[in-house]
Amino acid sequence: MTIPEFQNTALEAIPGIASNVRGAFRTHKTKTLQWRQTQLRKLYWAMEDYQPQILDALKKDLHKSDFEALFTEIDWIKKDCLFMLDHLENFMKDDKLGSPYVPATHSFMKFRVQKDPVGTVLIIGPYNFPIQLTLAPLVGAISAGCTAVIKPSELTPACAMVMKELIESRLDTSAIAVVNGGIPETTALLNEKWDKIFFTGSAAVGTIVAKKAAETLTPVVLELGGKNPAFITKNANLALAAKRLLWGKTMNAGQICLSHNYILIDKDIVPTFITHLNQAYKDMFPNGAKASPDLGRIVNQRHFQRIKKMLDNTNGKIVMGGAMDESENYIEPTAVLVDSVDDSMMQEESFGPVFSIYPVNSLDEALNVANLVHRTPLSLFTFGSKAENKRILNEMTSGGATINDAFFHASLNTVPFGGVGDSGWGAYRGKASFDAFTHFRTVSETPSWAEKLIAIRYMPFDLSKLKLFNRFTTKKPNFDRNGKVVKGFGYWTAMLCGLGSKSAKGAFMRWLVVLAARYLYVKRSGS
Ligand SMILES: NC(=O)c1ccc[n+]([C@@H]2O[C@H](COP(=O)([O-])OP(=O)(O)OC[C@H]3O[C@@H](n4cnc5c(N)ncnc54)[C@H](O)[C@@H]3O)[C@@H](O)[C@H]2O)c1
Ligand SMILES: CC1=C(/C=C/C(C)=C/C=C/C(C)=C/C=C/C=C(C)/C=C/C=C(C)/C=C/C=C(\C)C=O)C(C)(C)CCC1
Repeated sequence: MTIPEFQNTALEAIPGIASNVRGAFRTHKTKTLQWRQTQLRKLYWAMEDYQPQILDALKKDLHKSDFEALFTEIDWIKKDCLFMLDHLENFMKDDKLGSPYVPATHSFMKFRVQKDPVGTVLIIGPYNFPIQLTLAPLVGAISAGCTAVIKPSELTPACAMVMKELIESRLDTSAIAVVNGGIPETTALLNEKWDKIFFTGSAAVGTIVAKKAAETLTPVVLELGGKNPAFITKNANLALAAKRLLWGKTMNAGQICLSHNYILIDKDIVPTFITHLNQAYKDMFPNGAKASPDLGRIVNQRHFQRIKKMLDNTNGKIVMGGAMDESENYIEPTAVLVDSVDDSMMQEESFGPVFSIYPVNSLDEALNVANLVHRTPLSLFTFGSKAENKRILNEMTSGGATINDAFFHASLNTVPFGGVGDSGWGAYRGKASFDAFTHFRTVSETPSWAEKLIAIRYMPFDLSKLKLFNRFTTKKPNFDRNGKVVKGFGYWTAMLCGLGSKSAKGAFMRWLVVLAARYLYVKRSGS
């Protein structure tokens, strides 16, 4: 059960690999339900059978504990396969279109939306959840009937090699291929023509991918990062907020696109919060974080140095943690109390177990700071009263949000996940994974017998016929030029007939009550 040494795919082989999967799409075999189901079933069992190698690879690459490896990577993909297998037939069905989208005049044209695979796709993965974030998009691509090339991150070489072996030994390699390598190999892949590119990684590389894709008008899904804020007000349960936010920075050693970069907290409660934070740390790591078998390590020296630099450059005060050991890329979960938005701990994406605490005078100030630091982060977290949480969600945009916890909104493989603005384009997971690789093709079919009925469209035109057509098909507005609803004859007639109810169901119920009352009255008067 040895994991092979990492090996780049030969650059000169890449055009051939891309061409093969493109050719496989043109055979149309991947469009059948049976092909998709078989691949998903095979992937499920490959995840099961390769579990020891994957656990080993995740340990080698990221020092990931078996608990996290199973919870967020292996079992995640197995659940993805099972979810898709349960719902695929349903997802693939045409949506038949009727009222209110298709008026009666078009009803015999059988309007429907057909779910077509977009074609041949390129999936580029990141290093932090190397298995989940590379194979989950693949589950979406297979489900949609696409052929695909995946390019795992070279920063997690053991995982990349296990994925290559797993896919090549178990899946249909004419339609699904793995290319391993770094920048040259990814650049060679980007030089090929794809029908869609699904990229997970940094905004900097996302920009390179989007620019390259734009040259050939190739659509892209971008799953990027963000400087994610957490808001804590005086109405929060501080002990719980501390514990949950610490969890968000310890899973995968904080190397999570979704985890908080900084905490905006009412200045009066800062000392109590810091006490709770340190207590939560002690409870989680009774023998210190370094000794914990559960805490991962930073992926490599470069990222270790990047996070260290954030701490070296801060003018803030470390109020929890602060230790590090370069020899094993260990960084202790660390909180830094800062007093400036320009501080390195506020300005850079942490993507590690470190975060800042920024005291504010009010929620107004917190919202101003958050919008200044990053207007469209991937996620945000709120710990406050119901009204405060609602206000934050209303006044701050983000890809997703969790109320009263760290990134729990992204803890399910079945609900849509994605960024907004510069934290990402598009979403996936659950049905959204199928949709991400599907083209929704509207199809209609004009029956020959209807020719006379629809002849109005042909030249020479006849305006009087258009008027007649509009009389049947065009609704009159129920609003005036100032945007106000006009309560005309139709409105009052409907209200009268509906006994004051605005809906047909309400009107029916009201008439039922009136008729029942009338019936009882008549019955009583008669007896
Ligand atoms: N939104 C999400 O789902 C999500 C998930 C994980 C990570 N991220 C983000 O990803 C970043 C960390 O991950 P990473 O370091 O693996 O990202 P990265 O952008 O460095 O690398 C991602 C992929 O792009 C390739 N790549 C790197 N440089 C390239 C170049 N110049 N040209 C072409 N391809 C290139 C890599 O080989 C890798 O496969 C963080 O910013 C994090 O927020 C986002
Ligand atoms: C309620 C019943 C039970 C108990 C249920 C329990 C204990 C449920 C607990 C659920 C928890 C704690 C789930 C936590 C999940 C968190 C996850 C999976 C986080 C995932 C994060 C990910 C994948 C991050 C991704 C990062 C990305 C994309 C970017 O980098 C029972 C079962 C006891 C009995 C019935 C009732």
